[in-house]
Formats: sequence, structure tokens, C-alpha cells
Amino acid sequence: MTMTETADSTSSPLLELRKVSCRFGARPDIAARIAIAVGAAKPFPIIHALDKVDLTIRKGEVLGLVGESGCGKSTLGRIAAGILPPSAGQVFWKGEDRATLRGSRQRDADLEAQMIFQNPMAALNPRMTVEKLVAEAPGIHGLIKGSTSSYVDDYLAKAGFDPAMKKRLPHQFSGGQRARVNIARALAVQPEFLVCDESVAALDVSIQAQILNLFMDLREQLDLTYLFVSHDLGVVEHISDRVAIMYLGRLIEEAPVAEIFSRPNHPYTQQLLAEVPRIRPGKRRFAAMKGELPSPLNPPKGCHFHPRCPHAHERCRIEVPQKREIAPGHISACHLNDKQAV
Ligand SMILES: Nc1ncnc2c1ncn2[C@@H]1O[C@H](COP(=O)(O)OP(=O)(O)OP(=O)(O)O)[C@@H](O)[C@H]1O
Repeated sequence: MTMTETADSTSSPLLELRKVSCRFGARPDIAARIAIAVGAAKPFPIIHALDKVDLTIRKGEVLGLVGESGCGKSTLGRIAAGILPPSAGQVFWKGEDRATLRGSRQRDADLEAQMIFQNPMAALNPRMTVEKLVAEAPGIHGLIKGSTSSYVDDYLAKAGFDPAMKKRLPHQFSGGQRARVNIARALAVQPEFLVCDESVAALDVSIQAQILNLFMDLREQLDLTYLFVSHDLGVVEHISDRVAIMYLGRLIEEAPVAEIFSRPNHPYTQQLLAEVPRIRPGKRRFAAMKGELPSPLNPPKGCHFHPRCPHAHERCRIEVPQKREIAPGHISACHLNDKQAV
């Protein structure tokens, strides 16, 4: 099966985010609230981590998510995986609003979407053997029908980890092996959707390639769908069917992978993907962007990118650009695409 066959635009949406926003802020205690009310203290700052994000992920596809540090990728990943509720907007899982799910349907949705984090050591309890780590969640949720040992062996083997070593502790393994345990652990609850948040970033380049190939093999074997968050454009280009670009809490461009790398539309994407001196052969890195990413505490009005955009004009400072489909499957939110604006 080719990537295009598994992820064509007619396959059903697995996950849909509609106008999803996420704000973080310290919750003031009663004394602080009184102080704010009488003007003796300033209101607590609110971080606008996500701002009205619309996103659809179709069954079988790999969506790469890129953007500068702090733009909201992990927050989006956590909401997509169902481990963080949005502050506003709706998350539809297989057509059902996640916020309305209860009982076994909620449990199923929780298991069907899993997240694989960057640092496997932090995610693995150092006092539990590999066997216990992999058996824990499927045991709790009654997914193991026969012998626990063979269930664990099966998922360790799927992740390319030798089951003969399952009685050992996580610290006895290399980073690559721990990453495999982490993957086996996620697979053991039989998910359909994996959110990989910088899942290979901490690994050596040769191990990264092995783990990326494992993800691709698992996709075929287990019919998985992925949201793949990465800083590394080489990784994103290699693994994704489609790429979404984030800037300061907003999705500003989405397109099939070949299209975004050959015809980036948004000035931010163009700068992000611009050819830069290669640090390691074969590895594309983010271009050094002019200016700092503005603070999500006080994002610029209009198009968030306007203070750094070489093409910014008056309208960009006032009006939020709407997304437009500029080619089949290629969506961009830039006023330059509106003929009347230029
Ligand atoms: N639990 C939280 N409490 C308060 N602020 C948070 C929390 N989680 C994230 N943020 C803030 O929200 C914004 C987006 O963070 P997020 O981690 O989603 O970005 P990111 O693009 O994944 O960054 P990185 O690539 O560095 O991981 C940042 O300003 C971050 O400091």
C-alpha cells in the first residue's frame, strides 16, 4: 500500500478539531482574586497556546506538524491525544464530540489515541520491569485475554524489542531500546492513532532512522494513523503524507508533503523551509528566522506573523487572514492570496 492510497482525501476523518483554543494561566486563589478585584494586583497573564485551530486527520494518514519552539505543537498534540481538554472548541473522535463521551465509549476513545513522548526514560517507571511496563495498561483495561507473558512478548516483538530481555529494568537499556519499550507500551492498548511528540529527537541519527522505519512498518501492519510533531524537517519530509505549519497558536498552512516543500505559500513557511547551510549532510534544519517569535502572552493583532513578514501591509496588521484552498489540498492563511488585498 502506498502512502497516497492509505491517506487519500476520501478516507473518513478519524479526528477533527473545530475552532480549538487552549489558554493557560495561573488560577488565582481567593486572596489573589480579591486583590485583582480591588485593583491591588494585575490580572494573571493568560498564555494563548492555541487559537481557533481547525484540523482534520484522516484514517491512515501521517500528518507532520512543524513550527518554532513554543508555537503550540505539543499542546495541539496533547489535545489530539485526548489527554488535555481544550479551553474552547470541539474535538471530534470518529465523528463523536469527545466532551460528550461517557463510560465505555470514553474509555475506548482514551485507549484508541495514544501519545509517545520525547523522553522515554521520563515516561517509564524506573522500578518496573519492561514486562510490567508493557502489561500495566492492557491489564487494567482487560485487554489481555490469554497469558500476560505472551501478550507482552507479542507487543515487544512488534516494537522490535527482544522479549527475552523483558525481566530487566528500563535503565539497563540504550535510548533506542527504551524508545522501543515506550512504543510497545503504547501499542499494547491497541491504539488506532499515535501522537508522536518529538519521539525521535533525543536519539542518535542512525537510531532515529530505525525508529522512523519502525513507525512506518507499524503503520502498514496495524493500520495506524499518526500526528507527528517534529523540529526536524528531514524527519517530517520522510514520514508525512501531509504537513501542517503552526505559528503562534494558529495553523497557517497545510498541504501534501511534496507540495509544501516545493511550493510553500505562506511567507512564514517560505522562510521556515528556505534552504540553509546544512549542519549534517542529508539533514534539513529550520532556517534562522529574522526576529523573535512574539510572546503568546500578547500575540500581535491581525496576522500574528506580520511583524516578521517582508510582505506585510496595512490589512495584515488589523485583520486575521482566513484559510483559503489555493490548490487541491493546499490551504494557506495569508492576505496575499486574496487578489483584492494586493
Ligand atoms: N501546562 C502549561 N502551563 C502554562 N503554559 C503552558 C503549559 N503548556 C504549554 N504552555 C505554554 O504554551 C505555549 C505553547 O507551548 P507548547 O509546548 O505547546 O509549544 P511547542 O511548540 O510544543 O514548543 P516546543 O517545540 O518547545 O516543545 C508556550 O508558551 C508554553 O510555555
